[in-house]
Amino acid sequence: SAMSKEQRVLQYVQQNASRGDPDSVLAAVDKFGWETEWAMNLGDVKGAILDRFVKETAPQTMLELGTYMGYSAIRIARLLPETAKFMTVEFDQENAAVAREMIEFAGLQNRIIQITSDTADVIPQLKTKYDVETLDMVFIDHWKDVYVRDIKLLETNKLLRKGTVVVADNIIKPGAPEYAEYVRTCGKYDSTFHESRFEYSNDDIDGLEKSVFRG
Ligand SMILES: O=C(NCCO)c1cc(-c2ccc(F)cc2)cc(O)c1O
Ligand SMILES: [Mg+2]
Repeated sequence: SAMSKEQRVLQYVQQNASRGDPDSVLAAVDKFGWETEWAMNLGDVKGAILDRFVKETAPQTMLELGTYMGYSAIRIARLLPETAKFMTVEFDQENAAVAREMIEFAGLQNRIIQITSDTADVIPQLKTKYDVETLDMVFIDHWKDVYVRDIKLLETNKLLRKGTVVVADNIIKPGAPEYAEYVRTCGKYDSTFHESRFEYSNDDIDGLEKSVFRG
């Protein structure tokens, strides 16, 4: 059957980027997103903001909720030391399969633990099954209506500690209003909004919320 959009992006990467070169993979995905087909990757503009947060935090233990094609997992992993533990979780099996190939093409499969499952099932297993004590950083970019459920799961499973940095995509578009309200008013986070541009758009506004757990 015909290729999915995600498979078309992967093929473009395999034919236009350099194997083992994460920056060339990111550049190819972004070129495709700007010039050929929009896709819901974090993208280059918001990606540069996340890069800064990752460099500032230098996490040894990192979790991403929502792998999609693996673009932000590659963005993050390329900035982590070999010693870091980085898990990314994706529910959709077809997208997870594309991500696995994208991550492998980038040469980062040894730096990323890819989990294909429901985040609600994975989060309670992180301490026991994935040997996590607490998380230094979290990037949330999956279904917008489960952001609040999952940050509360991180809290109740004692996975956050004083200073854990939680970054969330799509605060404006498509929007995560309940999440923004929660992190800004619950009293457990120092939260700041970083306005940016929606992926592969010159006009639409979007932004990242950065929330530091108070412990
Ligand atoms: O659902 C999303 N992610 C979880 C699945 O991988 C997601 C959606 C959109 C988006 C889509 C359709 C539209 F019209 C506007 C926004 C954008 C994003 O950055 C996203 O992360
Ligand atoms: Mg997103």
